[in-house]
Formats: sequence, C-alpha cells, structure tokens
Amino acid sequence: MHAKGNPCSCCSFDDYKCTAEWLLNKTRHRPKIAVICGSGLGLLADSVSNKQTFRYEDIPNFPVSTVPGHEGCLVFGDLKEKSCVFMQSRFHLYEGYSLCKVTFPVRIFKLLGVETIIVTNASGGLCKDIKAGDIMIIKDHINLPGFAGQHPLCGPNDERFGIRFPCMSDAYNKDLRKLALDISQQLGYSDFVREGVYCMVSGPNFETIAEARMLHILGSDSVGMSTIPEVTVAKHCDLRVLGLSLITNKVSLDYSREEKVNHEEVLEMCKMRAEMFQNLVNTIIAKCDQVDGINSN
Ligand SMILES: O=P(O)(O)O[C@@H]1C[C@H](O)[C@@H](CO)O1
Ligand SMILES: Nc1nc2[nH]cnc2c(=O)[nH]1
Repeated sequence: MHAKGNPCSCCSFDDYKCTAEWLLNKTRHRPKIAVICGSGLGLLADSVSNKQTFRYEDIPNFPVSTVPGHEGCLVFGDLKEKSCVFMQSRFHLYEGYSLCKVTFPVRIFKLLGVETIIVTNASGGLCKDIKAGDIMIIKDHINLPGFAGQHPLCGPNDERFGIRFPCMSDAYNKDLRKLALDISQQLGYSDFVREGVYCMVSGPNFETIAEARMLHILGSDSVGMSTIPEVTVAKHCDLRVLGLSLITNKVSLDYSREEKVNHEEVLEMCKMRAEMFQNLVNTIIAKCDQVDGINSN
C-alpha cells in the first residue's frame, strides 16, 4: 500500500528528481520528443545522430529490462533536427514490476522537458479487417488491468505531476493522429495503416479463444501487454501522446484454426516491418512541429 504523504512507496518525487537531475548532468541533450520502443522495435533509435546511450542498469532508480527483444538502453540524440530520447525497451507488469516502476520513465521525460511522447508496441489483431504486418494508430484504449485496480495513478495523487481525476477521453492527441494518417498516405502506406482501439491485458500468456472473442465484442481492435499505463501517466502530466501498434499476428477467434502465437513470431514480424515502421516514426518526428503547440527543437 502507498505510505501516507508519499504518493508511492516505490517511487517518491525525490526519486524522480534525482534520476532526472542525474541525466541532465550527464547529457547536453534537452529532448522535446520521447519514443518508447515496443518489443522488437528498438531499432527505431538507430537513425539518431549525436547519439548518447545510457544502459538502464547505470541510471539511478531505473528498472532493468528482462524481456527478449528489449535492449535496455536510453538513447539521446537528434533525429531530423529534433532532440529526442528513445527508450529501447519498456517495462511490463508481467515482469513483476509495479505500475509505478513501469511508468517511471514517463515522469522522468516530463522532468527532462519532453512535451510529446510516441508510444509503440507489438499487438495481436482482433478485428477481421486488420492483418499481421499492419500498423494501427491508436485512437483509444481499454484499460483492462485498470478496471481490476491495477492502475498507475492509484494511491495519493502527486499534484506536482497532475490532477486527481484526469480525463482520458482524449488521451491520444487528435492532431498527431491526423498527422500520422496523412504521412501514411504520403508514404504510400494507406493500405496497411489504420486507426483502432488497443486493449491491454496483463499477460504474460497470450489469449484463449474465449478471451479473444470477449475482447473483440468489447470493442478492441488489437490486444497487447503494455502501453496503457505509460499513456495514462503521460496524459496525467500533460504530455501529448501518439500511440502506434505493429500488428504482429492475428489473434485466433476460431476453435477450428490451428496456428498458435509465440513471442518469436512477434519479433520476426517486427523485423520484417522494421524499415517501414521506422520510416513512419521518423517522418512523424520530422513533421510534428506542424502540429499546433509542438516545440520544434
Ligand atoms: O512491449 P510490447 O507491448 O511491444 O510487447 C509485446 C507484448 C509482450 O510483451 C510481447 C509478446 O510477444 O510483445
Ligand atoms: N496479449 C497479446 N499481446 C501480444 N503482443 C503481440 N501479439 C500479441 C497477442 O496476440 N496478444
């Protein structure tokens, strides 16, 4: 339980401050854009120049990554003349981390001066017209762990970050979503980029067929094991959020289908779509100052 007067017993405001100050003292980069790289998507950081990399284990208070396909590095650098920071791997609830630890980096980004966050993930497609290899721009989400009380903002609220009852009906910035759609069209990606609703389950197992059917009936277009805690904390502290999901597999909704999903298949699809995904993210970063209120350095 959270201790009284201390918003969270595992991460205090002093912890966040100490980590942010440590990073600000070690790097000259002052990023305005942060990117969280999902499973197998760490290469999104490959195209930055003036790169400075910190291993998670060397950063005070940072958790470490335990999932294959997650490199465990924080990469600062310039991309298309924008100062950026990339998380080459994220933390998941199923690794045993509290949601406070899972979302720790988001508040660090806020304290570093980040204004926009691009959150990426790998997920399984639930609706008929979504194929493996497609990219889904996240329009909205269903926070299933949140319904069950696994929520990163539970416990006393820290007003230094945001309000007690944040609105989530506009969690995914409309202008950034439009920009991502327009860029997809310009790049000739329209056939495999669409908007949709992402649902988070805690994992680590993939869905049963009955569970997949239920999630689909509830309005989910894809399902994964991350992203929503980070987006919730980002929205709470007033960061602009764009969510991009690579559909790495079709989730089986049919008892007669034989295929069985596994993590290797997820990573393989990330490799196959890496260039396209990277191209989309890079172009969004290059053009995101076209969106109102977004700082261009
Ligand atoms: O970090 P993300 O959400 O991209 O990772 C997905 C969900 C699981 O961690 C893993 C399953 O293969 O990939
Ligand atoms: N829960 C879940 N997470 C995924 N991550 C990538 N594919 C899937 C999937 O099918 N289900």
